[in-house]
Amino acid sequence: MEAYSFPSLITRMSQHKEVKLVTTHQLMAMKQRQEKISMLTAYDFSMAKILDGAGVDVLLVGDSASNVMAGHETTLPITLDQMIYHAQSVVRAVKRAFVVVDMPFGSYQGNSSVALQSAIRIMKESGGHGVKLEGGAEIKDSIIRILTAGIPVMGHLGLTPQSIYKFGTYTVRAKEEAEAQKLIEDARLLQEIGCFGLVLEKIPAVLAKQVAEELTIPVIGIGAGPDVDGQVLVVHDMLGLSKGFEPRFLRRYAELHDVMTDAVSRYVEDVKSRSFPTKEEGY
Ligand SMILES: Nc1nc(=O)c2c([nH]1)NC[C@@H]1CN(c3ccc(C(=O)N[C@@H](CCC(=O)O)C(=O)O)cc3)CN21
Ligand SMILES: CC(C)C(=O)C(=O)O
Repeated sequence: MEAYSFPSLITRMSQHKEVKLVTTHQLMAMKQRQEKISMLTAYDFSMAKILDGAGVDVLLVGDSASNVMAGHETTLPITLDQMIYHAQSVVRAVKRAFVVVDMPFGSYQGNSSVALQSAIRIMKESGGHGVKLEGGAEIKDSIIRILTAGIPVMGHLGLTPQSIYKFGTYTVRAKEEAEAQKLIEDARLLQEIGCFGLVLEKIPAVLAKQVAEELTIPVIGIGAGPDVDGQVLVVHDMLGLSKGFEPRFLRRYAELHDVMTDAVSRYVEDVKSRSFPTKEEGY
């Protein structure tokens, strides 16, 4: 037995079983053996515990927290401090999953020194395992600088919600040849500079397939068709908690909005009618 070791970086004891932690190396190996990667967003401790326990490979502390958690119209207003708070809560719950934290709008664009500072704050203060940034060639210097600090970086191309005011809509991206060509070149660049993975959002399935086949790093799709290395969804969407958001790429696995509305209405009724609590439910 060694006097000192770092076992928690590779495995962790969980309910008397040794659990192998998901790493960037493992994600790469999953692509090589054609095992699809499952990824969902998580923003809080209780939800992250359920997702990790159910076997989700990658948890994304998405800046969609701006919409889903804070109720903003876009992802632009969420701050670095708020992202770190969400990430801390998620990391505390995780026993196995790889935790990727979105770098929020304004924390990395146009200044690689600011980008590095922001990424270091995320890693140091949240305990997350890597960061995700939106964009290609435009943010090359920021990504390289972050990577030189030993921080794993995931790219994000296609529909990039932090640029919503540049595009004006959430329609499918890279349908035109020129935009598709730029996306392919950006994907190559992201792999070449050392990103460990790439998210492709709302682009034609044939284009996503082509990128996933060419790249050796895992490509995770959302609205990018079946021929990529894994899938990601916003957890509130797939659980049916975000009523009214119904893009074609979304599959709902539960209708928790209805389940919760029913439970809460019955509680309200019981309180009003004095049937809760009973004598037995008191002291
Ligand atoms: N709840 C939630 N789910 C998400 O997937 C998500 C967020 N929030 N916030 C940040 C980004 C924004 N994303 C989006 C937003 C809209 C569409 C979309 O398809 N919207 C319309 C169509 C818009 C159009 O064609 O003009 C739809 O069909 O609902 C897709 C992804 C993905 N992300
Ligand atoms: C939709 C996913 C990929 C995302 O970036 C987010 O949740 O912020």
